[in-house]
Order: sequence, then C-alpha cells, then structure tokens
Amino acid sequence: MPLFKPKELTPKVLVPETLFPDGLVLLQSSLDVDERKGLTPDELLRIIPDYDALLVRSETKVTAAVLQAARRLKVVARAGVGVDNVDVDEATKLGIVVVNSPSGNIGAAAEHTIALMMSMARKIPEACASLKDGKWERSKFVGVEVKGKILGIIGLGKVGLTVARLAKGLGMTVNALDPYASPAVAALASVNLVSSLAEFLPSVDFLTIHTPLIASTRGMISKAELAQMKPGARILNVARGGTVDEGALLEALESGHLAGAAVDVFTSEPPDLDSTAGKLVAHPRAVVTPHLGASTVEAQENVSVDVCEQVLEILKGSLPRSAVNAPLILPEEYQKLQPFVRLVEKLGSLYTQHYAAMPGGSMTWNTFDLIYQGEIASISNTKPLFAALIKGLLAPISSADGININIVNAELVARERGIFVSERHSRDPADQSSSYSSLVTLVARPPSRASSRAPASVEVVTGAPQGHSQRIISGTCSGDRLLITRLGRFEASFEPEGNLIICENYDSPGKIGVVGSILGQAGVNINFMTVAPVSPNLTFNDLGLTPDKDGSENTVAKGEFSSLNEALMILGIDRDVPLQVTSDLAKEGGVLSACAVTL
Ligand SMILES: NC(=O)c1ccc[n+]([C@@H]2O[C@H](COP(=O)([O-])OP(=O)(O)OC[C@H]3O[C@@H](n4cnc5c(N)ncnc54)[C@H](O)[C@@H]3O)[C@@H](O)[C@H]2O)c1
Ligand SMILES: O=C(O)[C@H](O)COP(=O)(O)O
Repeated sequence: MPLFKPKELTPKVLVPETLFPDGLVLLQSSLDVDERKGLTPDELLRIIPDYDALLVRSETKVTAAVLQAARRLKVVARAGVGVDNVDVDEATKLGIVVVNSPSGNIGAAAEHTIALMMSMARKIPEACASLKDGKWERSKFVGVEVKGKILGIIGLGKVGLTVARLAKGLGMTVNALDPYASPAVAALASVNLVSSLAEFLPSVDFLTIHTPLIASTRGMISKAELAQMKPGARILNVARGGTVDEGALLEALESGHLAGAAVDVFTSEPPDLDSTAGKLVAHPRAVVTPHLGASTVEAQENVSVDVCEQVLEILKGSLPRSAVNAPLILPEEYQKLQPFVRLVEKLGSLYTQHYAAMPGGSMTWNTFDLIYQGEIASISNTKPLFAALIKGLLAPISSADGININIVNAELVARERGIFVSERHSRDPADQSSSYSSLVTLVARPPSRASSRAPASVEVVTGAPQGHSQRIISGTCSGDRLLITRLGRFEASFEPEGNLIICENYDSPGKIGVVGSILGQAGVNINFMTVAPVSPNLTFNDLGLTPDKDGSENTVAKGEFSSLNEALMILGIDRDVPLQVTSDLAKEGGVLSACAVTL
C-alpha cells in the first residue's frame, strides 16, 4: 500500500463559509480542505464538480442546480440545525447524504432568544445608543419586567424547550403550541400545551417562534394572527425568516398594536435596506441582530466538530450520526453488517452480469427475495443490505457517472426502476449441511409472477420456470472473506472478486484443456479454477421459508438435472475479456454457456 495518496486521489472538501477550525483540523490530516469564502452562486456551480464534500452554514444556497452540477459529491454537511438552504429532496434523489448538527447550537439559540427578550423588555439597544450619543435619557427608557408575564412558544422542540426552561427560571408562565410535542415532556418542564393559536395569542405578553421553516409554518404569523395578540404584546423570531410575515409585523409595530419585535432571522439575508425587512430593521421598536442565534464560541466549536466528524465517517464509507435524509442505524450494527453489505452488493452484481448474459436472460425478472439465514437474520435494520442489493443489481448496467446508489436513495431508485425486493429473516441455522453461521440468498422471480403480489415464499419456488431459469445465488462471509456458495443449480465455492469466467458444461474429460487453450489464445492468464457440481435439491427449509401446505412443491431444483452430468466451471482470470472470447467458449461442444463477470 502506498504511503502517500496522490494529491488528485485525496477527497476534496469545500468550505465556502466561516467554520470554526476545531472541526476543520480533523479533516485536514486526511482530506484536501478548501476554504473559499464569498463565492458567488455562479462560482459555486462552476467549482462544485471537483468536490467530495460541501460544508455550509445558512448562507450558502445548496440548490438543485448545485447538486446536479456536482460530479463526486457524497455529503452536504450543515454546521447548524436548519437545512432549509439545502435542497434535501434533490440530494436524496442523487444519493448525496445531508447531515446537520441538531444539538450543537441549541443553548446558544435559546440564550440569544432570552437576551433579545430582555433587551426588548428593557430597551437596552436604544438606551445604549442614546448614551453613546452623549445623551442621558433615563425617563425615556422605562421598560417592563418579564417575571409574572406569559410567554407563548410556538414549536416546543429542542430550542423551544430550552427557552421554556430558561423562562421558567425568570418567573414566567409558559404556554406552548406544538401539535407534535410530548405532553409528558411539556408537563415536566411546567409548560402548558395549547391546541391552537387562537387559544393563546390573546393572552401572551411575549410570543416566540421556534419551528423550522416548512410548508405548514411559512407565514404562520401573519396579519390575522398579529391582530389576535393583545395590544402591547411583543414578538420574537430567532427561528427562520418567513415564519412571520415581515410586512404584517412592520404594520403592527407602526400602528402601535405591538410594543416591540425582536428579530434575528429574515426572509432574505442580509435584508435589502429598501425592502419591508429593511424597514423592519430600521424601526425604532425593533431589536434586530444579523442571524446571531448560533454565534457563540461554544456553539460554533460544537457544530464544526460535529459535522466534520460526520464528513470523515461518510467519506470512509460509514454512516453519520445525524443524517437528515438517511435512515438511522446504530454504529455497532452498521459495523456488523459491513461484510454482508459487500456480499449483498456482489450477489446483486453477479446476478445482473451472470443472468443478463445467459441465453434468454434479461433484466425483466425484477422481483427478488433476499433471504437472511442464521446469525445475520437477527439484525433487524437491514437498510444498508437493501441498498447494497439495488446498487449491485444496477451498477453493471449504469453508466460510470450514473446515479450514486446508496442507503439515501436506494428505495427511490428501486421504485423508479420497478424493482421489488422482499427481505426475509430466518433464525434457523444457515445451512444444516455446512458450517456457515450466516447465509444470504438472492432469489429472482420470473416476470409472469412479478406483477402478482402474492406471498413470495410460495411464488419463488413453485413459479420458477424449469431448467436454466433457476436464478438463485447464495453467499456467506467469514470475517472479511466473501464466498459464493450457490449459483443457480450449482453448489459453488468461490470468492466473488475480480474477473471471472463462468462456464456451464457437461462434466467430461478434456473440458479444462479446451477452455484453457481458448483463453490462452486470447492472451488471458488463468489465476484459479474451481468446479461447482449440481447441488442437491434446495428445499424451503434450506431457505428458512415455510413449505407449501401439501409439501408437493417444496424443492427448487426438484432434482430435474441430477441425471445430467453438468457442472459449473469458474475461472479467475487476469483481465476483462471481450465478448468474442465467451462466445468462442460457448461454441465448444459440451459448453452450455459462458459468461464473463467482473466483481
Ligand atoms: N437563529 C439561529 O441562529 C438559530 C439557531 C438554532 C436553531 N435555529 C432554528 O430554530 C428552529 C428550531 O430548532 P430546533 O433545534 O428546536 O428544532 P426542533 O426540530 O427540535 O424543533 C422544532 C419544533 O417545531 C415543532 N413544529 C413543527 N411544525 C409546527 C407547527 N406547524 N406548529 C407548531 N410547532 C411545530 C416540531 O414539532 C418541533 O418540536 C429551526 O428552524 C432552526 O433552524 C435558529
Ligand atoms: O439553523 C441554525 O443552526 C442556525 O440558524 C444557525 O445558522 P448559522 O450557522 O448560519 O449561524
């Protein structure tokens, strides 16, 4: 193994915003980290194809166009909570993982909310500016106390709940609206949950928003809602611009209906000074900050380290802890699954290459059973295996720069391609006649049955056409070593690695010599050769499935070929061979079929 990776092979990370160095140093030892602040959207589009990871905060707009322009991007990491600046749906389609730091800046955002509330209540920004202006205007800046007042919180999530606890400490009564919040958690924090805006808007002295910006929260506080608030109430937004209608808020301040507003976030950042948001910023009773909720040393250290660790995990092929668009899986489970992920991808790839190359083969058998037997069957979260199967099935027929299939987009891709997979678990020993502790079997069902959604276990067996069309591949892992143990009707034993030629032939003397000479003429060296005999009948029990009620159809091969002296010859070769070579092999007497696969 080379000591140094050539520069061009080192994964590249683009950081177009200010991220604390604590996280970046974690990346710098193994990755090429490019800090490029102040990129225009066009510049970002132009350079993104070169990068494997993109690290952003809230300023960079990671649009569908940016994601589509990316050629090798594996991860978009958001050093913070809100991912509304990332087109997560597009990333999912493209198989790009989006991660965030869901808890690194909660305390900072909650403290900033309280700081703004106190500043607004005591008119601190105006008093400060007046004093700096050389004035001494004590009677002009008489404030209100928060103790004994009612705080209304919309969104009792991580930030909202922290704000609630801090406000309770200040002696406030806290009412909250969050249809998805746990009543038990709210009760524990002494927060009264309400069920509608109308129920609490007329009574709150301070209203604070802590929801994400999503369809149901966009414009949630508009003219009608502000009108329901009691005269002299105050409002805060440290969540996202767009949850509160800026025009309606400006009007409520100008009319004197609201006593004050504290705003950290805007629909467009920075706000245009001539826009409504700009006028809001300039209003004397608005306390405003330039999106500073997460801007503390502690929070920035947290989020930077959090997302950089996740980027490292993803680039080395593991799963991150806070993926926004990938299923959650425990690291120890993922670790255990790793060899099987490789195995299942090989099963899928072998399936496509072997059966698509067989005479009469095609990709129309698009309904599969993936059967886990033995120890592997005890793992319930098999999403990485499902994803590996889809990747394996499609990679041999996708263009090199085609879709990057992974745990993020596998389900979507399978749906789009009309591939159905039913995963089955059997805790029975993997194979009674062998010592395998785990066995994974891939069974394809023929197209005539593919449209039917009847129980797969019966269909696989009784519906499979006879003879060459038994499409079954089994494999196992021993440590990191993978082994194919069954290929169609044959009991195999070969490692699914490198270039292989798979020949089905009558097991008669001289076959090896003939094959060797054809390959020799093509300048191909044979690294190893193994012969797989016809397997004894494969029963439902072998697959860990329930037999048919009458037991009459409970074998796959039914021994129909046991009278023929057939075998499978697997040759490990040193290069990919042209189609001509396998066609020449298949023309030889006694060779029934030959195909080349690369695994
Ligand atoms: N200003 C900043 O710098 C800053 C810093 C951190 C977080 N934030 C923002 O604060 C927001 C909240 O962050 P969080 O970490 O608490 O998120 P969270 O996911 O933990 O909480 C959001 C809560 O909103 C609730 N919610 C969703 N839709 C709702 C609706 N229609 N009505 C009422 N409640 C609804 C959810 O049930 C959830 O409890 C996010 O938008 C985040 O981006 C801003
Ligand atoms: O959603 C968040 O985490 C905050 O809005 C912080 O945004 P920032 O990283 O741009 O400060």
